[in-house]
Amino acid sequence: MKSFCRDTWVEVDLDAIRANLETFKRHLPEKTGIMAVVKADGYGHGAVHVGKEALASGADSLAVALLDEALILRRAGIKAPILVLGYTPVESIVTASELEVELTAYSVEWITEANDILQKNDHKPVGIHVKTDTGMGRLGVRTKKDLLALVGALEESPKLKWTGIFTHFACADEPDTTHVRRQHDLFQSFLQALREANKALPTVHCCNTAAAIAFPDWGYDTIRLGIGLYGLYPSLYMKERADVTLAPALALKTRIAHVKKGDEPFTVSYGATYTAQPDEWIATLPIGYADGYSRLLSNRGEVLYNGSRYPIAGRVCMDQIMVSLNSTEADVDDEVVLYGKQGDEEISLDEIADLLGTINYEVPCMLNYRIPRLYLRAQKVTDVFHPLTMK
Ligand SMILES: Cc1ncc(COP(=O)(O)O)cc1O
Repeated sequence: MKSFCRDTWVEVDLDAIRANLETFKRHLPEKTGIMAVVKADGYGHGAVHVGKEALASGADSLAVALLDEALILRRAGIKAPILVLGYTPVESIVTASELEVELTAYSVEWITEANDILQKNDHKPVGIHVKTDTGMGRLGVRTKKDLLALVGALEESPKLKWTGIFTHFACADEPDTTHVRRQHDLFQSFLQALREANKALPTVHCCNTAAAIAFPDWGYDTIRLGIGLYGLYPSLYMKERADVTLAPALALKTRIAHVKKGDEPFTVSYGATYTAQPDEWIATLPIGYADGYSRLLSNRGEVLYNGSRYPIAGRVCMDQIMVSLNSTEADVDDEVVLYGKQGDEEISLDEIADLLGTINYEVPCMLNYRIPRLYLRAQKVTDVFHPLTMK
């Protein structure tokens, strides 16, 4: 029995995930490891399946945004190191200890309170990656003085282990390298200040996908590979540089629920913004904005049917869309591709992002719990995970 009752699904090609990771392994210095970034449920691809595939393909560790995301990975049996990249309320330090998950810190007060909490009931120590803000303006210490004070506080905290130091680049995906080079120079000066203070450096990392592509020799001990793992480029500039060839891993597909045409013109969808002409076939597809298929694609997006492009007709509804097949007859249950390839045609996440006025990162992250994920190897479905009905 199929594990989902609506014929709309995401396909994640695990062979592509593996290939993309191996591409970056070849692109980077041999000493540089890979931390697979699987936050936001693996950028919408499924953190558990992508995380396991990345680790099996050579990644050394995983990174998430929230401690709750690390919990899901541990519950799935993943034992590899996991780093929480974002802010974690100090009250959650015990959970991090129990899950053996590393956290990010940049405040002496947080360090002191976290250590006190762990000492109170003799919890296991927690690994801490120190975050330096070299120009992202988000999280992290911003001066050498604060950095040395933070490392000093860690050294005085028996329940906290200094296991990493990192920074995050704001403009690594842009052709003008002024900002990213300034950030890297500052990061290097932070590392030098620590060396001069006789501090043994733990795991050092600074590269996201874009920096790993453009500056592989900045790989240090590991890189934090996000968007590139999923076969997407951080920007058009990065794609055009063509330093690495990536394979998109995600497709979004559905099956026709209804087809009709009329002898007279008729309007389609809310607001009656589209009028079908006599003998124009209109197909109804079971996906809508409540699935994360944006209403901004109303009367603008296209889908693939039989290897050709067809326009969305009318407004995207909460649960359904209509497309014009013009004079092409179709049958209920015929497959339609919303994101991905069909024949020689492709509707890429980049194309959808452009239509929505956003970046490709956001498009797969929008696909939510209502859409089952089918995992493929050698083009065959090997596993299904349906967030709506499975835990
Ligand atoms: C701190 C941090 N580090 C790394 C990433 C991954 O970036 P890409 O998806 O661009 O590789 C995200 C992030 O927030």
